[in-house]
Amino acid sequence: MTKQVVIATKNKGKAKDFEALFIPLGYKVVTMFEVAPELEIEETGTTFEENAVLKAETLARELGTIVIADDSGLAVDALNGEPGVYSARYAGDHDDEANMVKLLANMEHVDDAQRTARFCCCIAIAGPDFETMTVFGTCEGVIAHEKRGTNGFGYDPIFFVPSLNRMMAELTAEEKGAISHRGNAIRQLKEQLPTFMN
Ligand SMILES: O=c1nc[nH]c2c1ncn2[C@H]1C[C@H](O)[C@@H](COP(=O)(O)OP(=O)(O)OP(=O)(O)O)O1
Ligand SMILES: [Mg+2]
Repeated sequence: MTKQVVIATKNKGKAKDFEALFIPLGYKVVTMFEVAPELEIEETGTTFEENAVLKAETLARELGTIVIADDSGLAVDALNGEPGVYSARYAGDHDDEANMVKLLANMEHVDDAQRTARFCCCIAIAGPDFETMTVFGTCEGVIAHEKRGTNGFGYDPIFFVPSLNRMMAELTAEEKGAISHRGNAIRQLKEQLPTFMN
């Protein structure tokens, strides 16, 4: 039987990132589209950790199984860490395109040297017979002046990765996983839960 990991997400781009990280470990990735399409989890927390725990525990309780959740976002230094936890809702209602337009507009007069930012990702794992645990990953970059690249999701087209000299949206899912906030969090989870992710 193939091992599977249930992720409490309704973001298809995020699910693809997780597939690039979990399929090589022999796991099938299952999302809320398959297991709880009707369930809406309101993200009422004020930190990535609170929201990741909320999403993981809500779906784990609903299903009675082990569930992983990811709450993530982009923290821009020149904007005092915004949009942060509110990244998905920055320009209103969960519209990647509108979010990028708003961010670029707010950064219009910011010099190149001040355009530093990082993607942050908290991953929570919850289940019926253990205490919920969390791990945290980041990825440093620079906010570009315009969009470039068509891979990935969210803010990837405007996030420049200096170490690779490319935009995040110009990386394959595998290349992204090797350096991303999500990849870094998953690698920590793997270290701490070798029995879960062998
Ligand atoms: O690797 C990434 N590359 C680009 N953008 C990213 C990334 N990781 C997070 N982001 C942005 C997208 C969204 O604006 C917010 C996540 O919000 P977040 O609530 O965690 O996810 P979501 O609402 O899209 O899906 P769900 O809550 O169902 O998992 O940060
Ligand atoms: Mg969300």
